[in-house]
Formats: sequence, C-alpha cells, structure tokens
Amino acid sequence: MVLCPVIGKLQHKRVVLASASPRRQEILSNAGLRFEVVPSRFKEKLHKASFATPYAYAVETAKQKALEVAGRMHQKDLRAPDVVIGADTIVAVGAMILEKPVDKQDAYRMLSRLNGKEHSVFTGVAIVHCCSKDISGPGRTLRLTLSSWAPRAHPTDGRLDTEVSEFYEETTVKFSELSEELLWEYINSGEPMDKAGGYGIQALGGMLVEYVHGDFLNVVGFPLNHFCKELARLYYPPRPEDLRRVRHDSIPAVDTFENLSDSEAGGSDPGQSAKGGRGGEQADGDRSQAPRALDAALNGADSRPPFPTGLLELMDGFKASKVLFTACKLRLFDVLKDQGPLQAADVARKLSTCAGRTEQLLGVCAALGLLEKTRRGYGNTEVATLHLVSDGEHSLQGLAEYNDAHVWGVFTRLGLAVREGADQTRGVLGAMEEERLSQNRELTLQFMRAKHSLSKLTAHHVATAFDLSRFASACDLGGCTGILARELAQEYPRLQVTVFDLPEVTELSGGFQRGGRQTERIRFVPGDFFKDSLPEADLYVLSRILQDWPDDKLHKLLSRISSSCRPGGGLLVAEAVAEEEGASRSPRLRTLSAGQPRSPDEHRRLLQRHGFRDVRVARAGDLLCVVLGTRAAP
Ligand SMILES: O=c1[nH]cc([C@@H]2O[C@H](COP(=O)(O)OP(=O)(O)OP(=O)(O)O)[C@@H](O)[C@H]2O)c(=O)[nH]1
Repeated sequence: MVLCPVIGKLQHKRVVLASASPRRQEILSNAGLRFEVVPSRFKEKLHKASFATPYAYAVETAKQKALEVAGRMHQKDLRAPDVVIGADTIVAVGAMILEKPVDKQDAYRMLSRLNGKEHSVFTGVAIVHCCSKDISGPGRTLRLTLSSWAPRAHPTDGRLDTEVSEFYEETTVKFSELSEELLWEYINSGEPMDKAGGYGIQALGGMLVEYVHGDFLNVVGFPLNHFCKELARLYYPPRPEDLRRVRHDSIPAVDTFENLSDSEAGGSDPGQSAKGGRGGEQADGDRSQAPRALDAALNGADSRPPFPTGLLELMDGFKASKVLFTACKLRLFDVLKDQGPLQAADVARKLSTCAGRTEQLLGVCAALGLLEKTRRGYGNTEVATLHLVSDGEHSLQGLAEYNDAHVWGVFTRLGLAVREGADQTRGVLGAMEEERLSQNRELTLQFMRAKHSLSKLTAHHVATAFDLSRFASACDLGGCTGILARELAQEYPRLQVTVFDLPEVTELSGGFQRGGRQTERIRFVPGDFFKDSLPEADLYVLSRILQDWPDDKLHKLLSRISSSCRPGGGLLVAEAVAEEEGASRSPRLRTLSAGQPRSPDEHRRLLQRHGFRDVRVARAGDLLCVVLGTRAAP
C-alpha cells in the first residue's frame, strides 16, 4: 500500500504535526505515522481578499502554521525537526470563506448559509522539510535544564533552510434543508465551535449532510490519500524540475522559550513569510515542489551523516520522563480531568505553581502527546485520560510516582553499580528489604501502587496465556495487591486463589480490592516465600518475581516451590521478555535489579532444572513471556 513504504522513509525522521486538531492527530496516528504534536501559534489572520482562490488562502495558512513551528523549534534549542506538517481546513460557499465560528451566533450564521446548499471544503497542507544550517553543526538537542527555562535572549547563529511541498484537496458537501430548530439544537450541542464551517461531518454534523463528493477525511480535516500520494511523489524519487528551494532567513523571531505563552507571543508576521511566489494552481490543485536537499539525502549525494534522530531521542529521553513524572506529581492530569480545558494561567493558579514554568510544562506535555491545546486551553489527550488520571481504571499514576521517587534514584547510581558491581536496586529495594517495608508504610504503598498499575496491563494476558482450568487452587507468590489473583478467579470460576506476600504488604492490600463475586475465592496470607512454608496449591504463580533476585536466591525459591508442588501440579512464571539469551530486557521494565534477563528458553531450562516437565512458553502482550511447567513425579 502506498503509505507503508512512505512511512518507512519517515520512520527515522523526526516528524512534527503543527496542529492542535485532535482529528488530524487521529487520522495520521491511525495511518501509522509516528509524529510529535507541536500546535502552531500562527494567528490565522491572513487577508482573505488578497487570495485569488479560497484554497490559496488555506494552503498559505497551512504553510505559515508549519513554518512557525519549524522556526520556533529551531530558534529555541528544541531539536529542529526533520519534517513539519501544517494543515488548514476551510469551507467555501459562494465567495465566502467560513472558518471556525467565534460564538453561537456565528455558528448560526454559517450553518444558515450552508443550509440546503452545496459547498466546498478545502484543506490546504504544507509539508516543510527542515535542514538546520547551524554553525554549531546539524541538529540541536532539547535542553530542558532549569537554566534554559530562565528567560534569556538566544539569538540563533544558524539559519533554518526549509523546503516546502504544498497542496490542497477539495470535497463537495451538500446540506439537507434543515429547520431553524434543528440548527439551534445542533449549535447548542457545542460541536460546531471548533470546526470549520461550524459542523463536524464525522459526528452529529453528519446528520446535516445529504451527500459528499470527494475525500471524506478531507472534510474532517486531513486529506490522507492526497498526502500519501504527495509523500510517494517526494520519496520515489523527487524530480529536480519539481523542486523549488526556498530559504528562510526571515523566520519570525521569538524572544525566549519562556515567552512563548499565548498571551505574550504574537503569531509570526505574514509579511515575514516565505520568499518566492505563489505558483499557478495546477488543475488538481497539486503544486508539489519536492525538496532538492531531500533528494540529495535520499540518494546519497549528501556527504553529511543521516540525522541521529534515534540517538538524540535517547539522550533527551530522561527529560521527557521527568516532565511526565513532574506533571503526575502535580496531579496535573487530575485537575484537567475535573476542570479542563484550562488556560496555562488557570492551571498555575489551581496548582499554586509558577505561571511561566507551568506554561512551559504544559507546552512540553502537549509536544509529548499527553495534552492537547485548543483555543479553550489545555486538556488531557486520550492516553492521559486512560493512564495518567490517578483514579482511572487503567491508571499508571502509581508507576510514575514510584519511578520518580525511587527508580530515578537507582539510575542516578548506575555508574557506581557498573564500577562496583553493587546492586543499586538494593540501594532502594535493599533499603526496603533492610528497613522492612513495615517501617516505611508510604514507601510500601508507593511500591504496591506501582506494581498494581503495571500488573493491570498484563494480568489478563498472564491468566489466559494457557488453559489453567485443570487446577483447583493457585498460590500467587509475591502477589502484592492481588490484581493477578482477581484475573485468575475471574477467568477460572472454580479456582481458589491465595495471595502470599510479606505481612506489611498483605495488611495494605485491602485498599486495592474492588467488589465482585470472585473475591470470595481469593485470600491473602502473610509470609516470606524464602522462609515460611508455602500455602498448599495445585498451581504456583511467580509474576515479575524472578527478575528481582540473584541466581542463588532464585534457585532457593524454585527449589522450595518444587518441594511444595505435588506431582502433576504446575508452576506458572511470567517475566519481562528478553528476546535472546542474555539480552538486556526492555529498559522500560529493567530496574537494575539483581536478576538476570532470561530468554524463554532459559526460563524453560530453569524450570526443567527444578523438576518441572512439559514446559511451555507463550507471550503475554509485548511485555511479558509466560512459562508453564508441570511437576514431574520424583
Ligand atoms: O467536518 C468537519 N470539519 C472540520 C473539522 C475540524 O475543524 C478544524 C478546522 O480548523 P483548522 O484547520 O484551523 O484547525 P484547528 O482545529 O484550528 O487546528 P490547527 O492547530 O491545525 O489550527 C479542524 O480541527 C478539523 O478537524 C471537523 O472535525 N469535522
């Protein structure tokens, strides 16, 4: 399919969508494009009458939106992106251009103009390819240290070369004859207010539409098919005669990263827009000019190495994590869930935080796809609503809190661990071991919240990786809050489940329980699986336990389980996936623990060494591998 190869070309490039439109983000995400969202601050105030056609206005607006983001990211030491995509959707009826209504009356005016008539929807798209010609060399990293958050003049020595490909798509739409009452009912739904022409064809607004001739997604806000053709034209291969090189020495300057708040940063001045004329429109509205530098880069004529996007992302990764942890710690996503969308100043007031830095934090969260920015302010994106609101069913807030409070510290001592071989985890978990979790209730709760939220992601996969219906009882060793026990009881109505964990854990597990009939078959038994007798069970379960123990402890535990397990009984082990022997596990799960990453085959051999036969291996999502062995007769 035309898109897949093209996606491959963009995969290692840093692509930015300069749009706050959730529909545009969804269309491109669903098509498999990986990108960051950096909403443009270009004020859509180009003089409409100065354009020969409505679509010329839309294309120019799209270009200015993209150039503003490209310039801002280049100017402010955010690592310059490789590609910035801008778009602008307008409705044209007669000689009138309709954009987003400013209020309900405006929405009524628009819809009345469209009522019973055919109109055109134009979406202009600009694909801006950036080549930083910085004297400090290509590319820049995202510097989010405190100093860079302080206001400071930051003249850029370098120049941002951009090469723009632009096009537009037209779709014809006809409204039915609509009653005044229906129009107002639709207006009062609130749907029209952030949509061109005052309607959303993909939602309630679809009821107004009699027919559509052309690309439906173009009406929604992004002509995906035309975009794919454009990318295919650009990358397979660009034709020199189609290329038009535009150099932007006059990218609108912005003062400092600090001053990029809405209230302070004016939009870029159209007068500073790209040099170079507006070429004549081709019949299909397609005015592609692919970038020459891109052609050279793609065909090896460029002597410079490819831009190290992945490496820079690795270098910057910790900053993004810290931004996420800080936002979670401030309960930002909870505030926006209950009271959003909010302007930055209102968020700062509610969080009692510094307005300027709150604005920056919100901006970076938007760039990370955690927030979306509209004219009404900042709101949670879907992923934030699902996983970052503290009381959500799938919340990972606990994991963020624990990583920030403890794992972060572990990784700051990585050098020591590497030099001295000491297990820095013991420096944190060890502290928990030595001082016993009971002496640090808050630490225990943070640990349990983290494990609870992570286990929720995989509990169902672990419980269903194999058919466990032949077992009447199970014991989840180190089962913590009982999230896996609950899934097992839910999946196997006959199964009695015991959660066996340290006393200071089981005494706090009550706060994590939810109602439901399956809880009648779950019990919590305090104990230490290295010291105390294990509860009797047909099936023993170890989920994310082995990874945390050095080999000597691990063999001791497996030996105790093997001795407790009757012939025909089972051992179910779920551990982070290590693809091949000795490979390091996905960093997102590694906590510098004393355990070794093990491949499925290594786990298989481990169980066989401790008397388990018929060892089978399965995957639980992309996080864990699950191994089930049956205890052989001695
Ligand atoms: O049927 C539909 N028609 C239009 C839309 C949405 O309307 C807006 C169009 O506005 P604009 O192009 O200015 O884009 P913004 O949302 O303001 O975001 P930018 O940051 O890119 O300016 C757009 O969101 C369409 O998706 C619709 O949803 N249905």
